[in-house]
Amino acid sequence: MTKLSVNINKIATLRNARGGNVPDLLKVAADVQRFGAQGVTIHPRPDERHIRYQDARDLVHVVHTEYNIEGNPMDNFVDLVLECKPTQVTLVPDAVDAITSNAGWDTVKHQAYLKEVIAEFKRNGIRTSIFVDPVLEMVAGAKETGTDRIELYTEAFAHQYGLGNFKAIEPYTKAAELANELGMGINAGHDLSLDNIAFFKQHIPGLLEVSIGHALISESIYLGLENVVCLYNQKLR
Ligand SMILES: CC(=O)[C@@H](O)[C@H](O)COP(=O)(O)O
Ligand SMILES: NCC(=O)COP(=O)(O)O
Repeated sequence: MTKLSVNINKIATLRNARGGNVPDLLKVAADVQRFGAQGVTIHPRPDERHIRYQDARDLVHVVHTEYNIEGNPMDNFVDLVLECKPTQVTLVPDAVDAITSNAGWDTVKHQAYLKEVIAEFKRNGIRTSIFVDPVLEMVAGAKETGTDRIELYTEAFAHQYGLGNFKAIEPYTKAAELANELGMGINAGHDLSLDNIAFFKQHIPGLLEVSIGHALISESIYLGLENVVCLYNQKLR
């Protein structure tokens, strides 16, 4: 079975738009677990435009499933993760001002650096995953870093699948086969959705976890709107 970790960044984006505590991030984290999610993912960014560092600390007391913190391992991020001790840290090579994640690690060029930070997290009992493109050389390089898992960066697949190009799954299947052979666990994420997730899972042997945020929160709005509009109309009769 593949675990679903719900990325709640977008709930924080909405909350921050008004400066109060609506929607309540901690309540949403509790609710998604109550509804069956097997994990909660956050990706605090240096500008704290959605998840704040304090949110990461507060969530420690609410996430009783798998807690996954993603980010670029700059000094304050490393300190935050060591303080929160989540189930898993996912390292992502984001530029400080990136709108969203847009590339996996070059695991050859940054191998020594990744080895060092991964060792530090593992010493502290935190499972590690690193964000990679579905490129065999990068998967092989990931193995050398000592990481427990890789997270396949699925934006290219999701985009091509939406255009009807189902062959876009092929590099992902090959990357997964190599990761399995090398004994690394496989996670995946970015732009996965209700439209593409079943096809993706079917073609990825040993897929342990997907983290989904942007589409899942958007779909929750689409699928919930009718109910909420009806509830308002009832009150306005
Ligand atoms: C690593 C990854 O693909 C996701 O964490 C994604 O970057 C979500 O971050 P944003 O919500 O800031 O777009
Ligand atoms: N690791 C990917 C993630 O957490 C969510 O990405 P997205 O679904 O918001 O694109």
